[in-house]
Amino acid sequence: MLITLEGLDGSGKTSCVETLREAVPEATFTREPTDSWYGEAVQRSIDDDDADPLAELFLYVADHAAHLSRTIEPALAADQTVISDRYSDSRFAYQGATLSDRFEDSLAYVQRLHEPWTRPPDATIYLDVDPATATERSGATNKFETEQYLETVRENYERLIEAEPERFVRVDATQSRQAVQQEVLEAVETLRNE
Ligand SMILES: Nc1ncnc2c1ncn2[C@@H]1O[C@H](COP(=O)(O)OP(=O)(O)OP(=O)(O)O)[C@@H](O)[C@H]1O
Ligand SMILES: Cc1cn([C@H]2C[C@H](O)[C@@H](COP(=O)(O)O)O2)c(=O)[nH]c1=O
Repeated sequence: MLITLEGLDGSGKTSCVETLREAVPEATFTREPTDSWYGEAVQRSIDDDDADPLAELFLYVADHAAHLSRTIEPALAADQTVISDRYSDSRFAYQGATLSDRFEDSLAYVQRLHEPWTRPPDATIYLDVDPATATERSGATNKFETEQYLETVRENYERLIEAEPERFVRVDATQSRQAVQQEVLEAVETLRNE
């Protein structure tokens, strides 16, 4: 089973992964961008305020392709539970926002780019937080972490949830750390027992 964690920067995904690692040590934990050289290329682009948004999308997509073949597919073939901190929905939401002036429906464009070869998540836990809280928590350290941009990213996440409500588990990430982590843990346990 492939479970992904999604949400705005600072929504608390990394903190939840730490709790999940302790509670479900047998799972395979992974993330996007990955720590491969493809992921390093992505990180260079994130750190470049002048990066071309379309070129940046393809770097993320290259990283996702390698992530699938090297980590996700082998772990799923071995019947492991895979938990990924960010995955394809991050691309749909974030690059759907950065490319909004390049395509009529940029979110749909990014989805179509993945469709023929990706492995969609079985379930996605969405840590729902408002952009103001997200930027405050994340410390606005990269170009994506501005309130205005995250507003569009959030709208894109909402569109994804509306299209596939059965895949998403929404968690109110403005709650205390402990409450958020408990809810995420319970959601993962429920999903694994289904
Ligand atoms: N529920 C919470 N209440 C208050 N602060 C929180 C909460 N969850 C996380 N934080 C704090 O917000 C900051 C960002 O959290 P974290 O790194 O877990 O988020 P993230 O979603 O992984 O962020 P990013 O996408 O930017 O990596 C950290 O300082 C963390 O301690
Ligand atoms: C996978 C992915 C990520 N991003 C953005 C979102 C964040 O601002 C950064 C790095 O992620 P982190 O979890 O905060 O370390 O990259 C993106 O725009 N598109 C993606 O596909």
